[in-house]
Amino acid sequence: MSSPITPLSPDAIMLPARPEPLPMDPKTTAVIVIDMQNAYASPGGYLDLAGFDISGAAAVIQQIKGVLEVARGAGMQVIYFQNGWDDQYVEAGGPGSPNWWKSNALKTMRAKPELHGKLLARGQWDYELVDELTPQPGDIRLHKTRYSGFFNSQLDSVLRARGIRHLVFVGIATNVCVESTLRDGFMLEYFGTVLEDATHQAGPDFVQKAALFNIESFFGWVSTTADFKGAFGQLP
Ligand SMILES: NC(=O)N/C=C\C(=O)O
Repeated sequence: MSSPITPLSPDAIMLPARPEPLPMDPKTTAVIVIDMQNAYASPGGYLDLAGFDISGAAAVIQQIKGVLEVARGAGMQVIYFQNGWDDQYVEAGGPGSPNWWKSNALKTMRAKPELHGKLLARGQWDYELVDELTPQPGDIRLHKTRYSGFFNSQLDSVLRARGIRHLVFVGIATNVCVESTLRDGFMLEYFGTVLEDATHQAGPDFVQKAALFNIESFFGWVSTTADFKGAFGQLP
């Protein structure tokens, strides 16, 4: 095990994590809920229609519900992201954008023109957050048009204005938007932690393991919902 991390705050609480426990002050911590939209977590949403296995998403929704209750009770800021574009897909970019070529949502709609206008478009069911994870008063909702929540979004200013240094990640997909946002956060000096059982991958099981390995080894920390609730669930 490497050296213990020096707490940033005298009020820090130790969160059990890999590769080492991480001291975290709830006042300077935000839970970042990545893209818990019908697109990524509901049967008939984009990932499902594009052929990805979303059978684990229902369990992740329940885990996130529990995490958010504890986070709000501990005084942490909750920030929800929604991923997608305007209803004309201008923000998705045209053939001059790599996004146009790589986005599986755009590819699926090109293959099935009857879906055009439905996937990841603001105003559509696919774009909405799942009913079980409706934001509560005090939560912040942000939008993004690419995989990283830091790119072309208000996230960095929202966090800096609140003195937030720690980001706890939950949501879908571990290997795409969770990892992209955590990596960019690392470059911007945020401490990023993933709760592994409150995330789900897009792709085979090995990509979940690979993403968690990368995060634990290079970019941040990996913990669990049970350890998060154990650390922050008892606070007044
Ligand atoms: N939310 C995500 O991780 N998204 C992954 C793929 C996509 O949006 O096409």
